[in-house]
Amino acid sequence: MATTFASLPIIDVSSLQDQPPQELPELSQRLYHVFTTTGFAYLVNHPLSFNHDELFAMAREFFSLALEEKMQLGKTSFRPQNSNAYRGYFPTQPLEGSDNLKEGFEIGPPSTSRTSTSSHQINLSEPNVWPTRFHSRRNLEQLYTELQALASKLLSLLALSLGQPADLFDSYLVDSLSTLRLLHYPVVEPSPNSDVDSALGSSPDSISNVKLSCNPHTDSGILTLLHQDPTGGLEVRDASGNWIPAPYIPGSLVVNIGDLMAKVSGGRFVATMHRVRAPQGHSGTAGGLGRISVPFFFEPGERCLIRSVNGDGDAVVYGDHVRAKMQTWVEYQAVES
Ligand SMILES: O=C(O)CCC(=O)C(=O)O
Ligand SMILES: [Fe+2]
Repeated sequence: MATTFASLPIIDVSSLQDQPPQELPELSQRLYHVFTTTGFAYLVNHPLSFNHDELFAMAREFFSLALEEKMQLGKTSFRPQNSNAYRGYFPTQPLEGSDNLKEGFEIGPPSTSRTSTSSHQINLSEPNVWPTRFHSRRNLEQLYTELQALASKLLSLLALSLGQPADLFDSYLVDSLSTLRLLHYPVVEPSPNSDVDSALGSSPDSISNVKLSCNPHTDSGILTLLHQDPTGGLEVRDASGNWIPAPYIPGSLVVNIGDLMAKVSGGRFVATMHRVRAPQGHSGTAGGLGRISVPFFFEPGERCLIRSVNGDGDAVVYGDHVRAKMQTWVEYQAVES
């Protein structure tokens, strides 16, 4: 059950390096406790081979490209002559909603050998697009592969924690459509009515006037693994509606449950609402350029059937679920389905 909390729990996952999930009942129970209460946690001592400096350098290499070069990779909703609709670049959209000021670049599985047989307009299995000269490509592909492996270990632990076999969610890995997203939130000028300068979390949204760069939302899929730079701004909503800061912790990854996994768990896991405050001009690794974050959304394959472990509720085909959700995402609203 969702609870109130003052900070996010920190989970040491060093045992994942050398032990199979079946031999980690304590870690499995710890994850169960966290995902049934806060729905959000920090993971430390994780097995990824890239440190934060290396990782944010990859994102900075992308965002420091000229806008024209980034727009070459624009999703078709922003650059109609392009065929990529699901992968690629989306620019900041200042007029679309000032609480969503961010640009992003998304990649799917590194392998581009699969082609879709879908008749839908948006091909969820479309290949990645890349800048012409881009040193970080191989590293980002490697990061994707490592995050996918980490997410699949976490899923085994979650299956065990729900009293199920460790391989219960293996079908999610078949043609998985996970997305690695580079995000840049540019610095926003404080407006006279907003409390952009406040570093603290705040009380329920109805009485706050906070300048945001990412609106309150829950993630729609299974599991998110997020790298954030030291700029700060991520806040997580507890059961009383208070916004709790989730500041940068060196070396950590933030993990949270998405709507589908909450459903799969029969409502036991919590998909917790979160938001990002607009960055100010004077902090962050980007030298005052704003916030950089790198979420990885673990997602099943397009045809994967998702159902509750309790056997109740309707089963959902993942591709149908994601297409329905897309209509509410700011970076897809210009796309017709
Ligand atoms: O930038 C962040 O820290 C959060 C991003 C996020 O919540 C998302 O992209 O779903
Ligand atoms: Fe999110």
